[in-house]
Amino acid sequence: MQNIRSYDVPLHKYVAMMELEERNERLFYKLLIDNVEELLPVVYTPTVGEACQKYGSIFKRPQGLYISLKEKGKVLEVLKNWPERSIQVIVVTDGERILGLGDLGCQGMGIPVGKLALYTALGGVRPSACLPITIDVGTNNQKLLDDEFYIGLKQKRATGKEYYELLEEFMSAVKQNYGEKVLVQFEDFANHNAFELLSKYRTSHLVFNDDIQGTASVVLAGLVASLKLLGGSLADHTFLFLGAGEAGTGIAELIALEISTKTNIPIEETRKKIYLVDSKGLIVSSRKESLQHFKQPWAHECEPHSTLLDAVKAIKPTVLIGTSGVGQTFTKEVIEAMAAFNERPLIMALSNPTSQAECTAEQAYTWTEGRCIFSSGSPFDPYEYNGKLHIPGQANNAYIFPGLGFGLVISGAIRVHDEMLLAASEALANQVSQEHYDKGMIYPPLTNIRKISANIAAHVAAKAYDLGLATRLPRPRDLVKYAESCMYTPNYRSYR
Ligand SMILES: O=C([O-])CC(=O)C(=O)O
Ligand SMILES: [Mg+2]
Repeated sequence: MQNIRSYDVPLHKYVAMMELEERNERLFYKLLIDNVEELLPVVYTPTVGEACQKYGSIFKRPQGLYISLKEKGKVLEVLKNWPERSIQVIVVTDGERILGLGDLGCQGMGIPVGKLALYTALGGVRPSACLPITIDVGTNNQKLLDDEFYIGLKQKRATGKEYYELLEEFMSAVKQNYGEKVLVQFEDFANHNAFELLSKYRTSHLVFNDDIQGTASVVLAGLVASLKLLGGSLADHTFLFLGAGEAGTGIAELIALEISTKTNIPIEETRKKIYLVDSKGLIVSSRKESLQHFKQPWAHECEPHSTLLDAVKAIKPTVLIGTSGVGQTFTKEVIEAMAAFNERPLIMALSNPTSQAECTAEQAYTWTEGRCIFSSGSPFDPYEYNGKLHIPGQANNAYIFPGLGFGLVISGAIRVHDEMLLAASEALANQVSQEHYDKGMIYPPLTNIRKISANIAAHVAAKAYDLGLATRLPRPRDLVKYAESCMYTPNYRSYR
């Protein structure tokens, strides 16, 4: 830690951590687990974003498997080249939408590597059972195409049939090589492919999209927890989103599902108090014809508004959620409007990394005179306003996906079901104690994350057994204890 701390520049800390992972994997995990709050922003959001942007110049050796268009017809052979045989979790990207940074092509590899490091450190999956994969179909990022150090195929992205054939070959090869119980986590695909791949493979493979489903589960947990501070139930709230992509529509749908499950009101009805604004303004029924299919459920019968501010004033939401990928879009006027008709507005500025956050913690607290409950996707420091210290929540994906994935692994689940996402949310929300609420927190501290993950894993595994989707039989009696006992711990072995 002394070495890591001696670097001032976050990217240097990142490089030092990656070198440590290579040199002494156990020590890397020991360090990460023991200093999780300090090191998460180094190996993961936001620093991992910068690492991906500069991946070509910090590249030393491949940390994961690259599958390129050139390997079409040979994907199974390529998979067999990976030295580890028993893989439990794959995180795969095609690099087209890395965090809120756009198309980084092959340099997106930093994301699967980072996410899998958390699968191990926070979730307890053995490092050797984790496989980071980047599918290289080219990039539309001209800067990278012109960069002599770009590590990927120097061509525009393949799309349509060519793209889907490669993905189909990949998904079949994965099942053939590792069986039905390997978890494939899709990460940072662009909208159109993300929704398509998830709906195509969710009935035949164990797949999970962290940007759609993981983010949704984390945000839902924060919303459920915030009810302790705000009173009432989720059904009493009105939600407005800026951003109607994977995260926005994913969260919106999970909120609607949770309300529907709790109240028995059909989901078509529960969607009606959830509004989304995209780059063209409020999503309304008059736009239905031109909307992409994943936005259509949100086209309500109401007046169109072209700006977020107008939509806020007209809808008077109690909860404002930013998933636009565009920084500084929650302006002073927008936040002040939220504060004008809510005693305690709930503001979530979720876009990553920090530069893309819709507003900062300081702005949210200042513009609401310290009355808001704030959380963000990337970490912000506590902020003192009028003598009171406010601790921003981090709606960090890392709260859910490692535990959820571990729950799937230990139960031998063969499919991911929405009820597992709801179970994971509930398990996370239940980890927020009175002591945390007193400080305005709606997420538990990350220091206890391994306990939290074991709890989430147990609840997800329980759902898998209840739904008949678990194959590891018999069902362990105490799933929390069982989850804890299965977790990888980075201790040195004693040799005689
Ligand atoms: O990395 C995170 O924490 C959230 C995420 O998946 C993204 O922004 O794409
Ligand atoms: Mg992501």
